[in-house]
Amino acid sequence: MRFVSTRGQTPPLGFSDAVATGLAPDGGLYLPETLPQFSAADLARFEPLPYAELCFEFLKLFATDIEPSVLRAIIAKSYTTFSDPRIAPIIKLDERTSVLELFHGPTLAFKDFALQLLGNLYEHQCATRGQTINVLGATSGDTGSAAIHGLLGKPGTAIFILYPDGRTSPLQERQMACTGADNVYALAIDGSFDDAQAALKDLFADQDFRTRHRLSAVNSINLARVLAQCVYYLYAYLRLPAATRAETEFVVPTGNFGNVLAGWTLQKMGVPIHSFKVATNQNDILYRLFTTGDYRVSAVAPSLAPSMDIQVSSNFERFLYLSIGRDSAKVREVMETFKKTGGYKFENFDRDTFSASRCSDAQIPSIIKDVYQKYGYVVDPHTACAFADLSKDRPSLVLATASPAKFPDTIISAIGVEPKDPSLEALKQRPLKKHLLKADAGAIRAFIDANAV
Ligand SMILES: Cc1ncc(COP(=O)(O)O)c(C=O)c1O
Ligand SMILES: N[C@@H](CCOP(=O)(O)O)C(=O)O
Repeated sequence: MRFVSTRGQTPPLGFSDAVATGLAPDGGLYLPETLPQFSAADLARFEPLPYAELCFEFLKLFATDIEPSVLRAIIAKSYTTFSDPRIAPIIKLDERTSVLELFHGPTLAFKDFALQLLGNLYEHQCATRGQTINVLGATSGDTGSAAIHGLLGKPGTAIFILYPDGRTSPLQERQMACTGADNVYALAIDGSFDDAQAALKDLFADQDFRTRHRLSAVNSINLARVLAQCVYYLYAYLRLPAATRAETEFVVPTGNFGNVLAGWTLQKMGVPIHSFKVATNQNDILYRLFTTGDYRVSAVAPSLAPSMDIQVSSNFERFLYLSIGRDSAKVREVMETFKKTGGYKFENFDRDTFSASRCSDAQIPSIIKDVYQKYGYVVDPHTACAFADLSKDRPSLVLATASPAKFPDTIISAIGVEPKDPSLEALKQRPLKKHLLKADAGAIRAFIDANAV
């Protein structure tokens, strides 16, 4: 299988090279040259498989340059770190509402699904190519800690994570800055997640810099992130009751659009998921896009769901490319106009099977309280956003993207109960090691030049 850039100005790559490259040299994002199609018979064959086996059956269609027995071992190892043997359990709240819990990995957020795997793929790459790598990521809270925990203790790697200083939850920051590991650099920048992501893209656009340091990406610009995330949609779809499976809407707390893009891509491979709801917090650019066709950036407003405090959603570009028939020239035009003017108005915008909802900051605590009172179930502030406007016409499967234990202050203020997790309690005693930097590619480049392996 080969992977092409959404901007169409760079040669296709095989899986391992596309994963190692992250952002395509022309500034685009990699996608499979063709999407495999699953038949009803394929789905029936997949249905009984445990998570890691299902993941292998799916990824072997894409990672065709990794020997199958090696790939199977990498995948098996990646999901042994999850605390629930079901990996992604579905919890039924009532006849119309269920929750897909995606927070049983080591850092208690859905990012672990792809980043445990990516860490092991990078380890394999270092071993087979005999090279060190430097990994660079930008985070609004969860990607950073999951990426760090995917690479902890992996020889030949260093990891640099940019995050907006003071805008993650204190425990999210501790997960990044209290590991004590020598190869981990938590870089607190004076700006928003969008500023961090823009600086990161500038650094990946500097071909000399990225080649010099063998720079790899852990954000959902990396194609391995999206492919690995497709698997829990497939797993969940196959575990929904047969009677409601075809009718169920997947409701996805959304920021950088990587999570819901993975589900939608799987649907394009023939898995008949009915529809998706893009659930934003008060940073509602995607809500506005899917309700009006106007994709227009405004200032990021810090919220109680900080990991979704994003305006410029990387993976929108992948959606655009696939939904307009892989027209790279049009993608380039839209992305250039958006970069220059901060907006793009689509005439006849094709929403496909998406709908959207948004959730104000004032609603978040009251939703957490309502869900708790109605079902005795505690949702984190991001998952709460997904409950803002569930469909009245069909069953909903809400993706629970993080554990409430990562956001104790908001949960205590909503329901007076402190959610705890032993891994987070242990972090409270550890010293914090972070580096304060300007949200500027030059300053970050100098830091990486001085500390890269
Ligand atoms: C807990 C949580 N929920 C939702 C999101 C939004 O996911 P995505 O950026 O893939 O849209 C994030 C950040 O990515 C997150 O950390
Ligand atoms: N919400 C994310 C932001 C980065 O998104 P990614 O999916 O592109 O890594 C975070 O928690 O960091």
